[in-house]
Amino acid sequence: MSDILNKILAVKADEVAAAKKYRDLASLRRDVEGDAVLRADIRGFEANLRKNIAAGRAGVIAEIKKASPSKGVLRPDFRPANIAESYAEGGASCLSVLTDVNFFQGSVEYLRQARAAVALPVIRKDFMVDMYQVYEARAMGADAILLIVSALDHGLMAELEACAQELGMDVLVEVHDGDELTAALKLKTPLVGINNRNLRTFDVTLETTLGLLPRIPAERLVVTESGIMAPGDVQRMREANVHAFLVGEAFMRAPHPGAELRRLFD
Ligand SMILES: O=C(O)c1ccccc1NCC(=O)[C@H](O)[C@H](O)COP(=O)(O)O
Repeated sequence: MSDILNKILAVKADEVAAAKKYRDLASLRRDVEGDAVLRADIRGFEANLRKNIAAGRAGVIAEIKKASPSKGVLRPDFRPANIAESYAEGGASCLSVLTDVNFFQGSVEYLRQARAAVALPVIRKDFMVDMYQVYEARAMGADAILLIVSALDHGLMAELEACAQELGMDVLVEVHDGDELTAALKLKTPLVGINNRNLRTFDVTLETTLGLLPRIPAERLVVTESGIMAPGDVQRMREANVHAFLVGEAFMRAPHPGAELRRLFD
């Protein structure tokens, strides 16, 4: 596991411990499970990806992130609701919103603002290490969560998946190598993200997706993540039969993120 991932995970454990002091799991769980409005307000994350792909388009998960550990600040003038609207106009299937504060300058409020601005499903992009965060995700309106295989042992990962699915959320499980893929395929979720970024070195290569692809059963939906920067990258993936994408930096650096989405994917 990379130093940065270790640091992030240590901070996450502290954050969860602090949040539980303010409100314990039982109370959060009661609020989430007892909220009829929240229960009804869930948008199909996987369904939207599949709908666009079935129509012959790419399924684009458009990311809203101000900064990242590898690239620093990507978008100083950061307005999540405006970005979400631009993405919706540009043809995104789903949104990914960073809620991590310390490493990505994200926020729970950014997820709420982005989701309120559009009708698209939203994934909470954070580092999940505890059941508490899954309930938090639903409480803030998230329609899906990310599980990073390199950050979790299998037992906990399966528990987090089950909890998310019981709450009606979809799960995107993220891998970077063959061992992680073996673990990911033991989960129920059909959404398998292949991160082209090595979180140890921050090197990015699309070969990561192309190399793992033959091992993924047809019923799973592969999402290629990170390093999609140009129309040629999209074309290369689509020629390899990869039709779902998670893209952040290329959009965040563009003056009009939705226009950049169209430029890459149309
Ligand atoms: O991007 C980082 O620096 C990073 C560091 C540590 C853990 C995760 C990290 N990135 C998260 C992501 O995977 C990307 O935000 C996502 O795949 C989009 O990638 P990109 O299109 O290259 O911004």
